Amino acid sequence: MRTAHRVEQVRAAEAALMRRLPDGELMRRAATGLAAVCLELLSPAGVYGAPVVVLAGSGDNGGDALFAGARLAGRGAAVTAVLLSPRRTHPGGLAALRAAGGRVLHAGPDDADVLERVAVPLSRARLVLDGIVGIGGRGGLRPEAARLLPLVEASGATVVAVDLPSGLDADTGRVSGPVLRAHLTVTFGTHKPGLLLSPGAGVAGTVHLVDIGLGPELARLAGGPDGPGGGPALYCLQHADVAAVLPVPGRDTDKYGRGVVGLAAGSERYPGAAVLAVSGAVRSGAGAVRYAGSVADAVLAAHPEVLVHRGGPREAGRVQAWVVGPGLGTGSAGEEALGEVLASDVPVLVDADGLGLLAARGPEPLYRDAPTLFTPHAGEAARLLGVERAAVEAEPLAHALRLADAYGVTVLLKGDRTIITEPAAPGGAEGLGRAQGPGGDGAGAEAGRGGAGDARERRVFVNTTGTGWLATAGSGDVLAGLVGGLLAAGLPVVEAAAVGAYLHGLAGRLAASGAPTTAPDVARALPEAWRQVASTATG
Ligand SMILES: NC(=O)C1=CN([C@@H]2O[C@H](COP(=O)(O)OP(=O)(O)OC[C@H]3O[C@@H](n4cnc5c(N)ncnc54)[C@H](OP(=O)(O)O)[C@@H]3O)[C@@H](O)[C@H]2O)[C@@H](O)CC1
Ligand SMILES: [K+]
Repeated sequence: MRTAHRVEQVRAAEAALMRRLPDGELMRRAATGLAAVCLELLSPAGVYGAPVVVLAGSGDNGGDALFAGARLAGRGAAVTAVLLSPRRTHPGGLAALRAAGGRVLHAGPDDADVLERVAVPLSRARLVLDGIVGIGGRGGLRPEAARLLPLVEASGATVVAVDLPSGLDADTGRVSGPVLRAHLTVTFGTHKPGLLLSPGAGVAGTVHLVDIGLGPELARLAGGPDGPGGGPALYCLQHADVAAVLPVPGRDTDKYGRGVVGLAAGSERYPGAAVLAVSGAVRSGAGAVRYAGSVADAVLAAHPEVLVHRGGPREAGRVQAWVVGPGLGTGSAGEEALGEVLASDVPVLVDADGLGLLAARGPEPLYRDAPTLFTPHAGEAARLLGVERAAVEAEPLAHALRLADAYGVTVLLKGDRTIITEPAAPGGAEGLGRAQGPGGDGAGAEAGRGGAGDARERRVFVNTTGTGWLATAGSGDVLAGLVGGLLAAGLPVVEAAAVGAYLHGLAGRLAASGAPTTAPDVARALPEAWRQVASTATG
């Protein structure tokens, strides 16, 4: 399991660890890890003489970059440090760089002819280290740094962000002004949420985590009374986490024992949505799929194995979970089907037109005894909350949390980085990310500490398996069917959503394989995605 922590958690863990370590040890670890990654990048074409530019701001982020630059200079690279706050540059880092033979240019707000002076080293650079600002940053880049962006972009150099791309909000991934886009981000101690969430993930490039020993401190703080507390701000599943919870039938399990998922979907106008949702459900691990609605013939033609009912969901027969909404229409028939499904006593996934119908009523808690899951894209989430779509896209995490609380539901907010969150004060105490041992980043232990009502205690997952090719018509219907089937197979709601998003993203990658794909192809790739994930459990 990959985990991410907020800045205040990182700061508290750093302070606790620093009390036990010699001065400068943490920065030494960070700079060593950073330099190692840079050396690996430079090695193929040779380190000796390689032109490198270090952009250094006023804080420890600049210190990390300068110490790493000193190591590169020590290996023969031609390093130029560009100081954006010359009077407040990290003294130790600057001294180390000078001692190693690095060159220094001043580029503060008061320095004249800055662009002329930095243009040549930047145009020649093979590598640029962005140490302008790290977790101490607020807002987009300031003008003295922002004016360098066009030069960096034009240089064609590989940009390595130190801890995080400068100008990116570490906690939210929000980009509220100029930001230095990185090819690779070398982050320290733990992932920062902003590196995993949209839109931040889009400017961070590949993220490389350097272990500086923060993990045990983060775990201790999560369980202790001092410091900001709380478990990881974000969980990010990996193959092994998913393999551990995939529903696998026992020898004696019959189809009903594996769970029956019901789908209330499709209409004369949108029969395809029902067929696509069914195509996800039949590959979900549930034992059987029931369809209730007006396009049963289209469903049967595509999937003869489905149990169909040509009426409302109430009379369709027993299911262990319902999916309602894809292609349902927002007329009275859709309204009726939604009402019947929500009145049931089983988990319900509401998607597409189901969400449209609820948005028309406005935010109000659903008060169901069984779990409810919403699976909106940004536009649907915006309508449910009565905000602009752009606001959701700028800060998807904040809006997913608001949505979960406003309706009292679990939310899967679709996007380039899909977010899954429980409402505040979650119920069950066990599951993915709960009571996690010191494996992975070592930061997840005791993550499931109680904390009713404390928004920080809920689990939030971000899915990183997706691909831009998944933004294709009907792909969301496949996801709804898949997650519904996982619910019917008995996965707790947040696990079903997170595992479904993971498999769906992977299937999207397999189906696309670098080219456009279609929703039916994504559905057909689900078994292969499942096999790939499951094989990590069996060796
Ligand atoms: N925590 C850890 O475990 C470890 C942390 N380490 C490293 O320390 C880094 C954090 O260092 P930090 O605290 O010195 O802050 P940092 O990000 O360098 O910012 C400095 C100053 O920049 C300014 N500034 C603000 N916004 C700005 C903007 N938009 N554009 C331009 N400038 C802006 C603002 O100064 P101001 O001018 O407002 O006084 C702010 O105070 C961390 O990211 C990691 O790299 C590792 O060495 C080891 C372990
Ligand atoms: K940075």
